[in-house]
Amino acid sequence: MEKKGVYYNLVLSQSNKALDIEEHCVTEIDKSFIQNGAKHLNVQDWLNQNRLSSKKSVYQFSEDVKYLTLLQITNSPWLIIVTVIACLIAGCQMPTFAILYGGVLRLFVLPIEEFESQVKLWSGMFGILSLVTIITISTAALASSSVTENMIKELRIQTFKNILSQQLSFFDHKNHSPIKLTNILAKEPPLVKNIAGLRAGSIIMTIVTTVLSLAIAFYSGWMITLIALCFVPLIIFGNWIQMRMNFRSHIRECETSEKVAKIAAESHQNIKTVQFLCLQEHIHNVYTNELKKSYRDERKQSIVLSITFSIVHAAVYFMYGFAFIYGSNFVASGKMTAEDIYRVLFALILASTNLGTTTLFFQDFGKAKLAVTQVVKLMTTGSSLPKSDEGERPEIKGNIQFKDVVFSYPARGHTQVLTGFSLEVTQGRTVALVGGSGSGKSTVIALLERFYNPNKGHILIDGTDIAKINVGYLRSQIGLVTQEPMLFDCSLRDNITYGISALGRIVTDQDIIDAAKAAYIHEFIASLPQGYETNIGERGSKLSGGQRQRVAIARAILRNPKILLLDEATSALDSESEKVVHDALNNARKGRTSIVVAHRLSTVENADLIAVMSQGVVKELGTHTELLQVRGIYYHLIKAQYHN
Ligand SMILES: Nc1ncnc2c1ncn2[C@@H]1O[C@H](COP(=O)(O)OP(=O)(O)OP(=O)(O)O)[C@@H](O)[C@H]1O
Repeated sequence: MEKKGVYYNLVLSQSNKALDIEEHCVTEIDKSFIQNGAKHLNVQDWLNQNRLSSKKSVYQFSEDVKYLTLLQITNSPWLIIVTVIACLIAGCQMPTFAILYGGVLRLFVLPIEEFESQVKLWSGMFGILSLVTIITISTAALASSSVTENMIKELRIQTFKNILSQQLSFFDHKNHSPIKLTNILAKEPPLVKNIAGLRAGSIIMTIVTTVLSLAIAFYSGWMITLIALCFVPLIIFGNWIQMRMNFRSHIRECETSEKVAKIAAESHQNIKTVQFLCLQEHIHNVYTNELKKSYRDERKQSIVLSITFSIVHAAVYFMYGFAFIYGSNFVASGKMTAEDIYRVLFALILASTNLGTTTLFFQDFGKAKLAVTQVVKLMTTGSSLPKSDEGERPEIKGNIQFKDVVFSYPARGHTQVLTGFSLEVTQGRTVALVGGSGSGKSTVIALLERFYNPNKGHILIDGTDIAKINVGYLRSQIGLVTQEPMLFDCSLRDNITYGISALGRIVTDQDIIDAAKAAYIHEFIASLPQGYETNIGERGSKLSGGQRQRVAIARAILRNPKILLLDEATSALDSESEKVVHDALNNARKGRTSIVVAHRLSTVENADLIAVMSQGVVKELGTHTELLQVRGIYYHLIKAQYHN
């Protein structure tokens, strides 16, 4: 300090602010990890709790697949009709073959001249059958695959669109975490192939083949057919067990992949903290245990599956054996001819082989059903957000009024976060919200942006309830800078102009440079070889925390909002960056109504008004000097921070 060098300046610029060791050790994401960890007593508990909380299955959707919804989204009725017709015709080919084959067997006992003359005729019929098969099956395959590809594309597009249109509370739900939604969108739509397209076509073919084969079998010898059919319930039961087990297995598979993806993603994101706290081995164990558990369950299931699978297949041969014994008795007693027996057995062989092949599809049917149910549910979930063209678009000056606002988050409906919050912010002034952690400061900001609606009370802008204002228009009038600015993996220019085109505005290069200058980031950008075209990496990873904030501020300035919301915008920065960002924010605030949420009280000392929040209401209101004189909550907060 005596040297009055760099260290002296840093200390001065911090003006006695608390020096949080964690903040200097870890990055932003790491901090949230530590904060979360701290809330759960320790990181190990936190990891375990994460594990426990996800024990409940999130795949318990009771609704069935809405086939009609699937068909509707494909929007290609002609292709579906062509597929169905082609499959119906293709389904007749095997029974026709059974009839032809029965007829051919009869030829072998004919005199040689008659045999020779008949051979050409019957061979021609086989030729026609193969031609019809080529045409119908290729048509069915072609038409059905375009139906399914279209279905997969539309499922993804419409589900993604519907997810984007959801209110924020939708994303608070445990079933809608980013990892789950990303997983569902990436993995589930292609599984529709197991339920639709050629698979569905095969089922149509099988039904036609089975019905016709049974008709042939009953016509040729109803008694022997009835005996053979005694085995059918066993085959159906075996297939049903297989389907159920595969369905459960898919649920387990989804849950496991989600759990391990979550563990991996969180550890990768917070790798510094993981290494800093020497958690590598623990996380590795948690990860391995999840996989081992799933492996054990799958192994148990595969034993049951292999037994039922073999029994189902063996049942078919039992069926033939019995049919043959009884059949020979009927032939001996003159009730049936050998040709009839052949035809019955052949028809039953065709029907059961066909059923067998189709039941293999049924094994994937369970997976597909679950997957499609989830996607369709996500695609059709209604949103409580008003439509984009609804609501008024009054000219906004920036007078804000919160009137007795009561609010609890939908995900935690029993806890009131705001319990009668009232505050008035007049046009062009800066109001700071301070208070203990969890007092509801960020919630106030979220309500003003209409991410949520209050349960009671009103929020007015220039006297108009924001519930009546068009949401898009309202948000276009608000600039937001948060602790962790949302930056995208694109150029600096694209990040600064992000969302501008949606406002219907065209900005010039000069506008962008002016905004960057006001945010004190232009000089840095100009020094880069690619200037404004420089890519900043995922979430702005190629920039420092302060630079990220200034890009976000430049974006807010460029949008030229009437209201500026700063949620802990500088609390994550080191003292030097904080000073530059602070100056940038002062520029951004000029001529705008601002609401500032801050932990570091020194950053809000100059606010026109400071509202001290506790338990969801404003407990003290005044300027820095006035509040110090009151010697209430604010005074003690300041004292505690300076003491640190
Ligand atoms: N999406 C959410 N779902 C459920 N509860 C939430 C949600 N967001 C915040 N909460 C809860 O609401 C309360 C107020 O949170 P809020 O973020 O508004 O507090 P804060 O004063 O900004 O806290 P801090 O200073 O620590 O950021 C907290 O108890 C928090 O756990």
